[in-house]
Amino acid sequence: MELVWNNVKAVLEERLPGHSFRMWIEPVKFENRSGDAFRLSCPNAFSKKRVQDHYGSMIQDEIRTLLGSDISLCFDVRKGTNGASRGPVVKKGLKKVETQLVIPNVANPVMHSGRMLRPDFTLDDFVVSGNNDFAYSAALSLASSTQSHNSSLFLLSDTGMGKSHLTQAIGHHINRKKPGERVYYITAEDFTNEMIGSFKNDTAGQFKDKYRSQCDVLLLEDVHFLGGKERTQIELAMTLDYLMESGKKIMFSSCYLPNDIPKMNEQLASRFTSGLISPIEDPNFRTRVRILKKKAAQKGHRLPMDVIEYLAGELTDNIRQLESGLVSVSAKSSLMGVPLDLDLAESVVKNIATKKKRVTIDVIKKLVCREFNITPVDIVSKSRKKTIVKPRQVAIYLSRRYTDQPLQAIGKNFNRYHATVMHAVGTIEKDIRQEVQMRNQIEYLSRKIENGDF
Ligand SMILES: Nc1ncnc2c1ncn2[C@@H]1O[C@H](COP(=O)(O)OP(=O)(O)OP(=O)(O)O)[C@@H](O)[C@H]1O
Repeated sequence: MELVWNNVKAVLEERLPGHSFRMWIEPVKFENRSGDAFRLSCPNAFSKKRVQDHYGSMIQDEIRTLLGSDISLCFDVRKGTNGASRGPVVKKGLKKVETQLVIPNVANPVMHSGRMLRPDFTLDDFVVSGNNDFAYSAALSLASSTQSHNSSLFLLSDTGMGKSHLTQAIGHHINRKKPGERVYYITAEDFTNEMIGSFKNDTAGQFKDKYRSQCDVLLLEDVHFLGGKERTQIELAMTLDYLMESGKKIMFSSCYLPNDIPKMNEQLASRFTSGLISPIEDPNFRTRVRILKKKAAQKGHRLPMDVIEYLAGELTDNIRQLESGLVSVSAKSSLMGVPLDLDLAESVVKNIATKKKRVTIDVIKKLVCREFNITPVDIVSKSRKKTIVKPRQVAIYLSRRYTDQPLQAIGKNFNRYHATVMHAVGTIEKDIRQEVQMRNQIEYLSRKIENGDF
């Protein structure tokens, strides 16, 4: 049954925005199945509620599809995890300023300041090819550099292309080669939460000191998150000045070039670009084949070459999608006791490709307009009429749930600030919990999106 859960996770990873998956679904573990009860556990009560309310029906549907029978889904709070998971830390981070963040489902993680480095995100496990060899060399050269200036690197790529893998691999590499160096691995969201928390708790001095004087290598991910966060931008710019002036090493990652991040102040953007900027491009077919072979070998999956080549030919969106295909074919083959062949791979690919490819904010807008009988002009207008506001909030909520777009991009699409997007998402989440009608409407629309029926 654990395989079922792994397979469901692979599907959700494909379907949910990366940050939502990592924050909420990744820490969930399979516990047991007894009768029709399928039991999962979350690291604490907060994440249990969130996963149950927000993703429960999606998880249930996937398990039902895989098993071909109805189940009743139960969530528990895992014993002994003590709430130290990523999910709730983001919300409760205001109080937990100096705590270590833990990725709960990773075996033998290495302790660091900030987040844990995933043990499988190493240089050995990173396939170097034409699409990323410049980024790889630049990262390695930064890691080994003894230069006292210009020691920063900005990794740029679409989602799922290996930024986190390469960044964390550099963290491992430095830890192994230079154990004395203090490596901080965090996301821009962590930095923001920690800063806000420190101001609230009167520990701003400690916070500043920690990043300015106690860090030798700063690995800062997802810097596009900082768009619109003026106070954090100013603080980070000052921190970077301290680090750069004292020749510390800094790696940034983002899906956007600094100057393309909405509401990013010029001072910070110029610090991001003061060193090397290195894109990671789409991998070509041969590289996708190499990655699949490597991942299959690591996970102990035996895939025939024609299946590998078929997956590599079809799953071209990003490497995360490729991995999802690999996990799905292996899980389906062993669960259903069928050979791991091209027929099986075709059924898996059909599922992944239709679910992912065509869902864009535009598609969601059109679907919502049609279902609520409003016009595409209404949905982006300034109108405060309830008959317009609700569908707009629904469309924003669905865009957040089904696309990888950041808040700013969603806001732009609806002529709104990202704070309005957050408000809309929160409102609909609350409505789903409290109103049967809204729950049904969202389920209906979600099903349409998931089935490509729009
Ligand atoms: N060159 C590579 N070799 C092996 N695995 C890779 C490579 N590039 C990416 N992957 C794998 O693809 C998956 C997604 O990579 P990663 O999380 O690093 O993407 P990302 O660019 O940081 O995405 P996001 O912007 O959504 O955070 C990971 O499991 C990673 O191991």
